[in-house]
Amino acid sequence: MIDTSIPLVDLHRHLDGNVRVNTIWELGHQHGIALPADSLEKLAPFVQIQGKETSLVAFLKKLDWMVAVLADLDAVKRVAYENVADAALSGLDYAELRFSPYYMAMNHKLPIEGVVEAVVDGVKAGLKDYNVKINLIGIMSRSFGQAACTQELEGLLAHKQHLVAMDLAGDELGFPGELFNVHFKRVRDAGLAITAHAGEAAGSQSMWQAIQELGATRIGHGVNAIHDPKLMEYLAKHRIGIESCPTSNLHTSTVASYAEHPFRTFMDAGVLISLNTDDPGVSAIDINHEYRIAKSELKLTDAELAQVQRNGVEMAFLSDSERKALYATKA
Ligand SMILES: O=c1[nH]cnc2c1ncn2[C@@H]1O[C@H](CO)[C@@H](O)[C@H]1O
Ligand SMILES: [Zn+2]
Repeated sequence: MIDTSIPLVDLHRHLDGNVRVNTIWELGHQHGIALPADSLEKLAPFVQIQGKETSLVAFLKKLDWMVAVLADLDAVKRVAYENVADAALSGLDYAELRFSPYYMAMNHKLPIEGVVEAVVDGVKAGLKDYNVKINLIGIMSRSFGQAACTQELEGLLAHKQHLVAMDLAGDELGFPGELFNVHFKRVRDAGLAITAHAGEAAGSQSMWQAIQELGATRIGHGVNAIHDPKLMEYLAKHRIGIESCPTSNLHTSTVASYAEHPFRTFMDAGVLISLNTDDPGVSAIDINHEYRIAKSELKLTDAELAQVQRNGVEMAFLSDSERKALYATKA
C-alpha cells in the first residue's frame, strides 16, 4: 500500500497535537499538575477522540491537556524529541512538524521565544537518535486573537532560520483570515513560505482569502473547495497543494463519514493533494492508518496512492536540491 520506492512524508502534523498519553501522565505527576483522571487508561479519553466531536472547536479542546503539562522548557524539549521519535518509528522519511509557541507557553507563562528554542533543541536531540528528516512550521493560533498572534509571530520570527513556513490554525469561523493580513505581510517579508488552515470550518471564501491576501501556497484541509468550481480550477492551475487529513476531518465533523470525504474529487480535478495526520496524538492514528483508510474507505487504487505519496514530496517546503536528495534516499 505504501510504495517503498517513494519517500513517505507527513506535511500537516501538529507537534502540540501529538503528546503521548504517557507523557501527559508523567509530566503531570512530575510537576504536580492536577489531571482529570487517576489512571493512564482513564486519562486517554480526555486527550484522545472517542468516536467523533461535534465541531472543530470541540475537537481542539482535546489538545488543551497536551499543553497544560508543559510546565517548563524541558517538558517542551521532551515533547519535541518524542515527536521526532514518533515520526521515525511510524516509517516517515520526512515530516514537517508545526507548533504554536503561544499555545504551548500560555498555561505556565513560559517565554514564547524560549518555547521556540526548546522545540528546536528537542528536534535536534531527536535527530541524533532517529533517522528521519524534519522541518518546522510556526503556527499563529488565531483563537487567541490578533495581539496574541503578534506576540507569537515575533517569538517565531526571532528564530526564523529554524523554520520553513508559517501557518494559521485554530478557530477559523470565529477568527477569519482577514484579521491576520498584517501578520502575514511580515511573514512574506521574512521570506518564509505560507500555509493556512482554511476551508475546514468555513467555506471556500476563506481559502480564496488565504491564497490572495495571506499569500498561502498550500492549504490545510481545504475540504470546502469542492463547492466552488472556480477555486478547484485555480488550485489545479496554480499547483496550490491541499494538505488533506481525512481522519481529522471525520473527528471534527467536517465530513460526516469517510465515504463523504471529497479526497477523490480533488484528485479527479487535477489538484495536488497529499495525505497527512493533523493531530496524531489526539486522533490516535499514524500515517499508515491514513493510507489504509485512503485505500479501504476513500477507494483509492494503489496507483493513486503512489501518486498521493509523490504529491506529498512535490508539495513539501523543500528546495529542489533537497527534494532530489529525498527522492534519492529511496532510489
Ligand atoms: O485540525 C485543526 N484545525 C485547526 N486548528 C488546529 C487543528 N488541529 C490543531 N489546531 C490548532 O493548532 C494549534 C496547535 O498546533 C492550536 O491553536 C490548535 O487549536
Ligand atoms: Zn491542522
